[in-house]
Formats: sequence, structure tokens, C-alpha cells
Amino acid sequence: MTIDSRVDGESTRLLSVRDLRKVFPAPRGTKGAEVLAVDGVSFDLEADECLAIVGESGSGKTTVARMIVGLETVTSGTVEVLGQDRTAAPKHLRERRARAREVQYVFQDPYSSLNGRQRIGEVVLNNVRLHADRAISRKELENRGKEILDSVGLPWSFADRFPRELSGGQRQRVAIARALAAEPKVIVLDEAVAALDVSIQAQILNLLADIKAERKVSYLFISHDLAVVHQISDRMIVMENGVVVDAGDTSALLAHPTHPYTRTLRAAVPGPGWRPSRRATLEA
Ligand SMILES: Nc1ncnc2c1ncn2[C@@H]1O[C@H](COP(=O)(O)OP(=O)(O)OP(=O)(O)O)[C@@H](O)[C@H]1O
Repeated sequence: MTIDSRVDGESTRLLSVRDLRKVFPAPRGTKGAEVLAVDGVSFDLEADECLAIVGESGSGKTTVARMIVGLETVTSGTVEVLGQDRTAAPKHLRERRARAREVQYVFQDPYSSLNGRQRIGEVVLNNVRLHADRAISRKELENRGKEILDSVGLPWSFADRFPRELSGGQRQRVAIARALAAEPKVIVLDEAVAALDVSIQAQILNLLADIKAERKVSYLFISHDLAVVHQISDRMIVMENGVVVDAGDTSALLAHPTHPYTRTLRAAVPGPGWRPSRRATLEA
């Protein structure tokens, strides 16, 4: 299924994925077959938009995201970011950094994605320094760090702490702050709230909504959780076995799922407060 959303040549398109395919070799030492993880996936991400990629475990969501940011090679198909071909993995450090300024990645587990020996201030300031287009003074750097931590709801006093001293939700705020420090156009959030308690999830979703409104950043939001996707995304695509089987406006698709797989996913969403016909409140 090809999803050509708003294909009208407008310059608001940040990300464009066409016919993306990924074949992994058979696991080493086995006589097993190659794994076709992603098969002909196409979609666009527009400015100011949150597009969700939904699907059960193993449907290929993460592999799509990893190909977009160059963490995984592309078997065939194309990836364009801001009109530039980004299909090939970055070859040099400079290219890797340039691409990181376009798209940042926030992982599910901030504990393993944060360096345990690095204080929170360093985590954020290193990324500011790395992606700054000019030399910046210590004072300016610190002001920027304060502003970024503040934007994720953390006081500057957290700068001296280590990740192990933070709660799961606070660590995820730091991971988001680190992404923001690069001033990216797009943030890929890969199951970014999956490891958090429901009340903390709601706070982080709130925060993401605020950041999106204030900074005009777009999200590619990967999740298996339709309740979460309903809260945060404008549009969604549904993946099954590496293929996009359904796509559309999130509220409309969840209110009236037409594809059998989307209906199955929808039916698995648990109980109280789940109202597909109404935009869920973001209040924690
Ligand atoms: N490095 C790899 N080598 C071989 N197969 C892989 C590799 N990475 C992923 N796969 C396989 O590709 C398929 C898609 O995996 P992927 O992680 O993209 O799915 P997912 O929808 O993100 O699921 P999850 O949420 O569980 O990560 C799965 O069958 C997975 O086992």
C-alpha cells in the first residue's frame, strides 16, 4: 500500500520515504531464510505534523525508523529528508552530524541510551556544542542548556545529576532534551513512552505536544499502543509483516477502522476512558 499524503510538491514536506525495503540476512550459524523486515513502505511527514507508525512487535516499525536515520542500510527504495537524498548511510562523521541536525532519535529505554557516567548537563551541552554552527561561549552554552532543560520541565539543578539518580520519566525528559539540543526538524520517537507508567506517559505526551507547538518540530512516533497514538498523532500508518496495510487521519481511522488488521489492533485496546470518536484529553 502506497501512502502519498498531500503529494502536491509543497515545500512543507520534511521526510519522504518511497518503496523502502529491508532484507536482513539469515541469522549467522543457522540455515534459516533471510528476513524480509520491511517491504515497499512509502509515506511522507509534513512540517508541524505527528505521524504515527503503528503495528505489533516485529511488524517492521523500528527497522523503518533506523533506515531513516542511517542506523540501518537500505536494501532498496529511497529516503529524502528536506528534499535531500538520505538513502545511503552517512559515510563520514561530518555527514552523520549533519544528518543528526535534521533528524534526532529518542529510544524506548533512556537508561541504556544515556551514558551512565555523564552528568545530565554534559549530555545536553555536548549535543548543543556538537551541533552549533559556530563557537559559543561557556556562558551562552549554559544559558542554552538551562533553556533546554527548562523546556522539558527540569530545573538546571539536574545538570549535576547522573542518569541513575533520575526516575524513568525524568530520564526520558533528558533524552528529549538531548534531541532538542540539536535543533532538529524531525524527532523519531521509538516507543518513547512504552516503558513508563500510564500517568508519567500522559505527562511526557503533554510535554511532547507543548514542544511540538512551541518549536515547530515534527514527530515520527513509533508505537504499538493505539491509546497513546490517539493522543499524540495527526495521522497514522499501520504496519503488518513489513507492509503498510492501512493509513489515514488518526481519529478517523481509529473511530472507523476498515482494514481487518487495524480492527484487530483497535479491539485489543483496553477499557476505561478509551473514546476513539473523541480526541483524548492530554491532562495527566
Ligand atoms: N538486525 C536484525 N537481523 C535480523 N533480523 C532483524 C534484525 N532487526 C530486526 N529484525 C527482524 O525484522 C523484523 C522487524 O523487526 P522490527 O524490530 O523492525 O519490528 P518492530 O515492529 O519495531 O517490533 P518491536 O517493537 O518488537 O521492535 C522482525 O522479524 C525482526 O526479528
